[in-house]
Amino acid sequence: MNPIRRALVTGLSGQDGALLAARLLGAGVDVVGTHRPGSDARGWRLRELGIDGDARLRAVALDPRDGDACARLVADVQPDALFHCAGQSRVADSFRDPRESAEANGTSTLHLLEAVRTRAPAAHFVLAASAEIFGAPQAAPQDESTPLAARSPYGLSKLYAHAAVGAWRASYGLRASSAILFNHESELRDEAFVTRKLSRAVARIALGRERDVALGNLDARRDFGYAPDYVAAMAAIAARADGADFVLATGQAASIRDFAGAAFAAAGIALDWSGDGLDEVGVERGSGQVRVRVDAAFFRPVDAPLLVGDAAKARRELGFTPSVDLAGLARRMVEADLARERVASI
Ligand SMILES: C[C@H]1O[C@H](OP(=O)(O)OP(=O)(O)OC[C@H]2O[C@@H](n3cnc4c(=O)[nH]c(N)nc43)[C@H](O)[C@@H]2O)[C@@H](O)[C@@H](O)C1=O
Repeated sequence: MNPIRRALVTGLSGQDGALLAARLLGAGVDVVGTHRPGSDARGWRLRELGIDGDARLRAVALDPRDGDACARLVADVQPDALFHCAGQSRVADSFRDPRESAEANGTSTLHLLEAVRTRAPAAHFVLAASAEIFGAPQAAPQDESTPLAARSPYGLSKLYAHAAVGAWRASYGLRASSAILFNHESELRDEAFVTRKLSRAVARIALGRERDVALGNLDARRDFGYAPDYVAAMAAIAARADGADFVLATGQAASIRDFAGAAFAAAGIALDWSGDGLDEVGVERGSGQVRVRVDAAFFRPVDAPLLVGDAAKARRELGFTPSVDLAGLARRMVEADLARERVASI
C-alpha cells in the first residue's frame, strides 16, 4: 500500500468528485479539486457534505480539454494520486453532442495521463470509467475481460479513455487504473439521471406538489449501487502499488420499473403497472391515480437492455462490498429529497 498525502480530484463539484473529496479529507489527505472555469467552485454537494469550508481542500479552475493547463496544474500540485472524475456524464446528452463527450471524456483523459507521465510520474492515475464501454453486451454479468463494444457516444468516449489508461500503463509503466463503474447513485446524484429524477418526483408527489412523473424505457435493467462504496473502492485502487482495471458493481440487476416501484414504496405509495410500451402507466394502488407515465421523449436511440457487473476481482483485491440494496438506495434518496423539499417550503 502506498500512502496518499495529496490528491488531485477532477470534477470536484460532481457526485463522485465531492464524495471522493469528503472521503479523502476524512482520511487526512490534502485535496485539490478542479471545477470548470466559470462554474461554482464548490457547489451544493460540498455544502451538504460539510466540507466546503475545509482548510485542506483547495478548489481550482481547470478545463481538462486544455493540455497545457493540465500539465501546469499537475506540476504545481505534485499529487500522489489523481482521480479523474470530471467529464460529460449524461449518456442521453451524448447523442445530442457527441463531440463534447469525445473531448470532455476522451481528450481530457489523454491530457491528464500525459500530465502525470511528464510532471508527476510516481502518481497513481485513477479513471472513473463506465459500464457503457460494454455497449449492449452478449453476456451477463460483465467483468474486466468482457469485450468492449460501446454504442453510445458517451460509451465510446469512455472506451477511449479506458483504453488510453491501459495503453499508458503498458507503454510507460505508469501507475494507471480504470475503475469500470456501473450505475452508482446517492443522495447527491444529478437530477438528469433516472434515480434522482424519480426520488425528487416521488418526494414532490408525496407532498402534493406534483401529480406524476414521465419516464422513458422502463424495461432497461441496470446494476444500481451506492456511490460512496464506489469512491471508497477508487481510493483503495489508488493506494495499490500497480495500476489495474476493476469492475465496480453490485451484481444485482433491476429494471427502471423496479427502481420506480422502490422509490414510490419509500414514500408509502404502492404502484401497480398496466399497459405496455408507450401506453404503460404506474397507478397508485387504492387511489387509482396515475403516478408514472411513459414519454417517447425520454427514450434513446440505443439503450443497452441489461448492464450488470461481476465485481469479484474488486471484492478479492480491494475488499469491495456493496453496502446498500435497491430498497435501501431508493429510501435514502427519497428521504433526502423529502427533507430538501420540506426545507424549500419553509
Ligand atoms: C454507467 C453509467 O451510468 C449512468 O448512465 P445511465 O445508465 O445512462 O443513467 P440514467 O440514469 O440516465 O439512465 C439509466 C436507465 O434509465 C433509463 N431511463 C428511463 N427513463 C429515463 C428518464 O426519464 N431519464 C433518464 N435519465 N433515464 C431514463 C435510461 O434509458 C437508461 O436505460 C451515468 O452515471 C453514466 O455516467 C455512466 O457511466
